[in-house]
Amino acid sequence: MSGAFEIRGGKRLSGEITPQGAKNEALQILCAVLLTEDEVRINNIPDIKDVNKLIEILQDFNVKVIKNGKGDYTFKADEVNFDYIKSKEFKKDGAKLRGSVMILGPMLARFGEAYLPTPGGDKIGRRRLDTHFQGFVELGAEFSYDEEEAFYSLRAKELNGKFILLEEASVTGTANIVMAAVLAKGKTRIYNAACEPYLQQLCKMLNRMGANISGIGSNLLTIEGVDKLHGTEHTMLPDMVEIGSWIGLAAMTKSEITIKNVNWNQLGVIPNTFRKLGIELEQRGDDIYIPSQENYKVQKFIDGSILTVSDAPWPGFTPDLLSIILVVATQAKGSVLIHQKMFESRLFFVDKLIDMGAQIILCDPHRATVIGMNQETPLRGTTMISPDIRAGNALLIAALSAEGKSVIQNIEQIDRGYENIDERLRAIGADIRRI
Ligand SMILES: CC(=O)N[C@H]1[C@@H](OP(=O)(O)OP(=O)(O)OC[C@H]2O[C@@H](n3ccc(=O)[nH]c3=O)[C@H](O)[C@@H]2O)O[C@H](CO)[C@@H](O)[C@@H]1O
Ligand SMILES: C=C(OP(=O)(O)O)C(=O)O
Repeated sequence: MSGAFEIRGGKRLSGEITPQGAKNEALQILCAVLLTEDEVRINNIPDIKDVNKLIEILQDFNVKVIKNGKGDYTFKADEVNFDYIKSKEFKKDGAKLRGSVMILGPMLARFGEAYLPTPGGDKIGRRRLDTHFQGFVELGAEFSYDEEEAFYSLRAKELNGKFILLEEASVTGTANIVMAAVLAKGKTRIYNAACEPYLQQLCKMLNRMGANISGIGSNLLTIEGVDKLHGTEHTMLPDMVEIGSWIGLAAMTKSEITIKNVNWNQLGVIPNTFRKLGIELEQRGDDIYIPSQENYKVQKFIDGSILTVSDAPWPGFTPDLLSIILVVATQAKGSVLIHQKMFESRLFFVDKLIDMGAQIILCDPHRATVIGMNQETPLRGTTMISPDIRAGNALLIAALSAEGKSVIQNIEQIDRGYENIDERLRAIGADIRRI
């Protein structure tokens, strides 16, 4: 696959678009197949780089993988090659994506040992793993870190349930600790647990495999350990970050778009956050219909002060959609303060939007004020480099709305999380090609 997109912007798009299966759910669910020697069949797996890399890693662990059809796979981890976890290859491959971190919990629970190179993922600021290891240590594991090799090790003769108060509601951290605790002895309670839909999906799947987890959807999970888990089937939710991105795309390009099968009940505050920017959207059955809008006007707070959109752990607004909100705000009527609280390097891509003519003041690494142009002056096409997965998609949306030609380089970052994005955008009328 080549490394850039060429886009001719300024066209209205129209039609239907179906979101892919959720990337971040897939990364959790795929790691969970390591918890049983039985078959686990998973549907709606997105065909994206990060997920395919994790499937390859599972194969390297000698997990049997059968592709039944598009997005439909069966996994069987009955003869796991545990030695691979200490190999040079795993040190290299495990470091390529963030999701590999969730191999730790299942391995520790099933084999009493686990190792991990510092995982990859977006370079969006510091991404510490302390919460993960705090949880494992509280369950009885010994932890060490080889600074020179940036390699984490865990060992446990047995894991014992406990009350664990997490210092932060880490998404992958909670998933990891849950996957260790399901096979621990006795009762574990995890307080300040992350509770986003993908984690709920993981817990529900584990329960279908024979685990005993209650409190799903809340920030207090109670897990009664069991001796063994068995096989199951699971279907991934649609990707909420993609859904939010298509809402933003429709608004920026004044397009009439229907987003199909969005699982509305799991979208939390996402639809209303876009509505606060003045974007009209309608729930139609389980679809979202966005009419073509000539402009959209940002709401103010009740006291008349400027709207702030900030991220927070679920059920707050996901940090993964703030780049999209920011780009959409550039063409709104009114001003918005974007406050990215979790990550410190996720807003730097605004310099590219400023090059395109957007009115943005980067106040500090966490905050940017956007003064919307009310669709009166379009952005100008330019050449840019995608710095991270979500900023990459935000720039793509900017380019689709902009006048003239844009080139986005380093699109591996976009392919990491969005399936066949160019083809799907062409299907609704976008002028985009891979070069
Ligand atoms: C593979 C995967 O699923 N990646 C997602 C996962 O990453 P990941 O699980 O790595 O992110 P965490 O939830 O651990 O935390 C993200 C960042 O927010 C900070 N933090 C977290 C919780 C909190 O209450 N306060 C706080 O400041 C952390 O220190 C960290 O810097 O969740 C992130 C937060 O939704 C998303 O951006 C990532 O797309
Ligand atoms: C930050 C993200 O991904 P990762 O955690 O895989 O780097 C993301 O999905 O927005």
